[in-house]
Amino acid sequence: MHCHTPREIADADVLLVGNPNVGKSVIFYELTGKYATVSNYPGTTVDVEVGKIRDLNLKVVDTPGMYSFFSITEEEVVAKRMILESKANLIVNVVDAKNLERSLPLTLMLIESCKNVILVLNAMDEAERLGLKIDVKELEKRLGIPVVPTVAIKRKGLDKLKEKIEELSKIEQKKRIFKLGDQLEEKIKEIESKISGEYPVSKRFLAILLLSGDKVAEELTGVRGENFSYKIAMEYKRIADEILDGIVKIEETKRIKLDELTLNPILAIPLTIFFLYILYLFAGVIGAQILVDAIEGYFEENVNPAFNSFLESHVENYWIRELFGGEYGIVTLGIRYAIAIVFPVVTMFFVAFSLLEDSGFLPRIAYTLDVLFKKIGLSGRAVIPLMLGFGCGTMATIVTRVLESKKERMIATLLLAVTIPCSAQFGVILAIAPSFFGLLIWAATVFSVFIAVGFASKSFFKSSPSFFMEIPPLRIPSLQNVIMKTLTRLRWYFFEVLPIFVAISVVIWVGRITGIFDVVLSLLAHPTSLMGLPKEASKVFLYGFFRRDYGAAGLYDLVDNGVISFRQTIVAMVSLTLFVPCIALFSVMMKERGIKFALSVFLVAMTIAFSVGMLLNLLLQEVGI
Ligand SMILES: Nc1nc2c(ncn2[C@@H]2O[C@H](COP(=O)(O)OP(=O)(O)OP(=O)(O)O)[C@@H](O)[C@H]2O)c(=O)[nH]1
Ligand SMILES: [Mg+2]
Repeated sequence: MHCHTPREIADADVLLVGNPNVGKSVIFYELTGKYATVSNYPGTTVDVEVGKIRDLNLKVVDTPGMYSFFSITEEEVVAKRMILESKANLIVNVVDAKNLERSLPLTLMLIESCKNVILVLNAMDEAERLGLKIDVKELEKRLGIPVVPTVAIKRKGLDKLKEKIEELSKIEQKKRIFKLGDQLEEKIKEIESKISGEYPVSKRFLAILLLSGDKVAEELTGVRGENFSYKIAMEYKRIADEILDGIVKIEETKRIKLDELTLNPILAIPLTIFFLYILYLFAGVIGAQILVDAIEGYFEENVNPAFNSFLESHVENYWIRELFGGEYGIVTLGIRYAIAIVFPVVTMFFVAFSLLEDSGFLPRIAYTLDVLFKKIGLSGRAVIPLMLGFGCGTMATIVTRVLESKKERMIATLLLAVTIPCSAQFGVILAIAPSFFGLLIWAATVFSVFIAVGFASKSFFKSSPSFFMEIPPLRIPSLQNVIMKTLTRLRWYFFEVLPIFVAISVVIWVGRITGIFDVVLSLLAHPTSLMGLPKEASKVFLYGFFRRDYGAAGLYDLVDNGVISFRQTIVAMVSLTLFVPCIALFSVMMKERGIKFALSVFLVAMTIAFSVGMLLNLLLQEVGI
């Protein structure tokens, strides 16, 4: 993360650069055929992705979105480093045609960098729908660079873009600078004279960055910076406004009513319940009741008995038989959990989740919840990593890089690890929920814990965030993207999950041979019984140590066999959700936040899981559930 740009990427020819959520990754995919995750919210790409442009022998890099060179968040720094360190001589600056005014200052700075620049006006379909008319010819003339209007998702304008890329990869564009006002210009000259050596960008550009106090430029040139970033930003804004004068005409504003409606705070709660219901339909009903029943049934009735009797007749040693078969074997437990329970549920969950992600509804809900978010020490921006946690907490923890302060990153990481169930776990929970009502009890409890942990950590970390998040437009999800994203996630999931599930079976096997398994189980039996759960449930928590979904799958087994009641199911769902983060999440936490933090989270999670489980059990008993 903090190291220099890797070689393969430093060798690139073309950089895709622009504000978040403008369609860079869609364009990257259309140019290269290599899928980079596309979602309808800012901050989807947090690291760089490289690919070859089809038919042209050029390497192109998809970068995380950046608003400006005066960067605040880590992923913006990643993009900036790319521009300053890569030898790539061509920048494809993608902007949202609806927001030209806001993004043009960045375009000007890119032109100033002395690399060749192409300006792509993407999402022209939406701009037209809003009645915006952009004078492309005149804009080209004023900027002195090619301007290509596109509708990336419909492949419109991309051939033209490819033509321009080919053209500009061969010739040097005429360079131009934008004068910044006398006082700044003098300073620029002064600093420029201190810079020695060769760089992939112009010295004038480096001097401007140094003047704005840029750390990356300081590191690169060894020259100390100053702090004029505000002045510089205002100058570029002034120049951008001059250039845009008369370029964008608004025909008549046709607003989409729904857009505004969804920003109404009163609607946030029913909308959230509605989305929960959609997830439940997909993962709980289609995934669990239909697919799991079929596949699991097949395993229970055919695969497992056949496999076990095969072992009986071919393998003499009891423990070897137990390694592969029996109640806990690699095939009968590990692979069955992965393929028959987790896989179908997760697939349906990913489909539903992608639909929600691409619609643009989720960040709107977050926006309406901003007041609440502030109370727990986070800005509205945090909703993205938190939301991604419903996919995978490990990925989401990495995405907390989009948050501005370290404090916010810690709070978000803690909330992710403790209160947000990951897709597999959530999927199985949706699957075993005894009813939608039961699911609502679960959701309300987990949400209350979320708020409580949030409040506590706000005062603990003393975080006071400033709100800054863009609301993406509402969009109809594209079927192709939903399929691509689901497949990409599934592939990643499958490769990750299957080996781990096999490994866990082996660990359990070793635990049983050595007797450690029984010791840990008897340790867990105590808190388990305090929560009113049968002793079989302690196994679920033991599995949960390794992977949350493994634990969840174990819970599914209990419910399926009718071992636990309605109340017990809900208590187990809640405490398993809050239970310690899985091994993968733990190691990422350690990497991103340090071992002390990771260990504390582990302890906090376990304490919360058991105490909330006990309380909930008492409460439900009290109201007669
Ligand atoms: N209507 C419309 N939507 C588009 C167009 N191009 C991209 N989108 C949508 O815009 C959203 C963002 O696309 P991405 O490619 O993920 O954006 P990005 O610039 O890579 O975003 P970050 O990685 O967050 O910086 C997705 O929902 C796309 O489907 C377009 O031309 N028209
Ligand atoms: Mg992207």
